[in-house]
Amino acid sequence: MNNDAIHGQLDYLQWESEFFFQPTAKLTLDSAGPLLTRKALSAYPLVQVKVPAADSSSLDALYYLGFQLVEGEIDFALNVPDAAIPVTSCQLAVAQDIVRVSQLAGSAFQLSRFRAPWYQPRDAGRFYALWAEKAILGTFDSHCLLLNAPDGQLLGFVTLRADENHSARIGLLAVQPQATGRGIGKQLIHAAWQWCREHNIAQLKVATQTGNIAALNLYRTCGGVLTHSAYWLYR
Ligand SMILES: CC(=O)SCCNC(=O)CCNC(=O)[C@H](O)C(C)(C)COP(=O)(O)OP(=O)(O)OC[C@H]1O[C@@H](n2cnc3c(N)ncnc32)[C@H](O)[C@@H]1OP(=O)(O)O
Ligand SMILES: Cc1cn([C@H]2C[C@H](O)[C@@H](COP(=O)(O)OP(=O)(O)O[C@H]3O[C@H](C)[C@H](N)[C@H](O)[C@H]3O)O2)c(=O)[nH]c1=O
Repeated sequence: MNNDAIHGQLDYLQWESEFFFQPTAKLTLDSAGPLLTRKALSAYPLVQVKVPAADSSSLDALYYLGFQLVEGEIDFALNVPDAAIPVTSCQLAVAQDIVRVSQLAGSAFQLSRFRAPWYQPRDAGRFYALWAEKAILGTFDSHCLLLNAPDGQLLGFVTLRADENHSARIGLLAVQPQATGRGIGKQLIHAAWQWCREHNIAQLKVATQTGNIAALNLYRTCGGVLTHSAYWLYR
């Protein structure tokens, strides 16, 4: 094997480049695409690539080109049950909820590919806070469901968007640190299922980091089946 024979497309990521103040490109592996050169890579301070975990020859070649492992990602598919879904008191988040939902989103996701040293220490929090805000406004993810305690305190939230083929994807899901281990995560999944049912959606997809044991167990406990595993590498 030629050690640096990687083929694929390099695309400038405009939104990320502007949000993180760092010109960034994404490499999409494609054996029929152009040969990737070090010169082409050098045009961008940061290049991201997501590689199927089983594609060890690409992983080797990318390491040879100077890429480094940043994060692993596991994708699940959860069928929306045909049987009755446990009732929750989750509700649709509205504009007045933005501050507290964004606060939780800005601190909950400790594992992220938007981490130092590739990004500034506060970037991941800034990113997930905006993601949650946009979900409430319906501008990135279309809906945000939240669960409040009887005293009105926020316990957790989940964001959702419809995908193709009668499926939907969870964007973000988080529980207040002091409320974890009490079934709130499961209730948020039940609320997401109910949302799917109301939108005629049969399957819910969700991704998390390979190191996120609590989330991996939550999705497995809710019947999730592993569908993809991949690594994020950056250069
Ligand atoms: C799409 C995404 O956003 S992926 C990222 C997920 N979110 C985050 O990582 C944010 C920070 N973490 C959290 O908010 C929470 O820890 C969550 C959402 C992962 C779990 O929420 P919780 O309310 O604690 O989950 P819940 O109490 O409903 O537990 C459900 C199952 O999750 C698993 N689980 C929950 N916490 C843990 C843990 N600390 N270690 C191992 N497994 C765990 C268990 O299998 C549990 O089932 P069981 O009680 O029958 O054993
Ligand atoms: C808010 C926002 C985002 N985008 C773009 C920026 C990125 O290219 C994508 C999001 O990328 P993704 O790979 O999904 O990001 P993460 O790795 O952080 O997400 C995973 O982990 C999360 C914790 C969560 N579980 C998520 O579901 C996973 O995918 O979107 C944009 O273009 N415009 C925006 O407003």
